[in-house]
Amino acid sequence: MMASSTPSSIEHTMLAASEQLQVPSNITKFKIGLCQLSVTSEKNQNLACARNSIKAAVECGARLVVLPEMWNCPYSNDYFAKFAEDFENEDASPTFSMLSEAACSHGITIVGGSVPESSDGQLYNTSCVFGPDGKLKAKHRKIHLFDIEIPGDITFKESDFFAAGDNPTIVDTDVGLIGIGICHDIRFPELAALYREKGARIICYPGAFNISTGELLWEVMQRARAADNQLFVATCSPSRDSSGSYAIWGHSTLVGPSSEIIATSGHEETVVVAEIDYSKIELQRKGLPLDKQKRADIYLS
Ligand SMILES: O=C(O)CCC(=O)C(=O)O
Repeated sequence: MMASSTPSSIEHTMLAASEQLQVPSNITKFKIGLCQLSVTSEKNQNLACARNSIKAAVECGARLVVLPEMWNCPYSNDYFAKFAEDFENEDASPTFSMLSEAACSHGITIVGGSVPESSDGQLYNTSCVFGPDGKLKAKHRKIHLFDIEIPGDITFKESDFFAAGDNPTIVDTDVGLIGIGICHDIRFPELAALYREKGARIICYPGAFNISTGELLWEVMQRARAADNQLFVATCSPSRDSSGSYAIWGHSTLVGPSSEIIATSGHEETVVVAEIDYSKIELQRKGLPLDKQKRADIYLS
């Protein structure tokens, strides 16, 4: 475990183009916990493991905890439908109940990674965000599905199992405004730029990059999104299961607004706890005012 910490609450907000919410002025520094979880084919075991890991992060001072993409379910088509839950029916959703209870009993914000969601006959790859009162604040359905075919390397077609979400998600939490993306969403700079424009100071990307694209790109993508937008990027992955059909890259990471890696991990099960200090954003944006230097008149024509 890496160990190296302060929160208002508003409802989940899909901001209109002209709106920008303000980060509560009392928040300057707090700790984030990234729970890199081992995922099995036993849902109850995955829930228990996640619950323990959240507790461990809180014991290290985390006030915001992030879980991985697909943490209650193996990343395989054989499991998605079987493990899917309908969040509208909260009482019948053990994943929803556990996350809500954990957020409430610890008084923290949880970006609940992602799990398969069933809704209206469709499956979605969905991330739920809970506030310290245990209430659901936001639900992000993965927008960019991971369809890839590189001969001799990797073939995967997420759109065979999931429908894509249609909405960006920015949520006002007790630790400030957070933009949410899931894994492949990180490859699209436009989404991150939208979140920055709306006032996000952190973008959380639960992810499950694989060993084919992960080694070259996982860190690069995180650092690029942080550098482009001068904000914090937090990623959280499952740990690697070498026996599984999808070899996961791991390396859950916190990147700061100058693109510096603040904390990271290998591919094993762990909890990364590190400090987010919002004053670093102001410093970086003041010294290098990209928003003033940019020439939207040129690129958008
Ligand atoms: O974009 C990539 O290379 C990996 C994305 C991925 O693994 C996912 O979206 O699940």
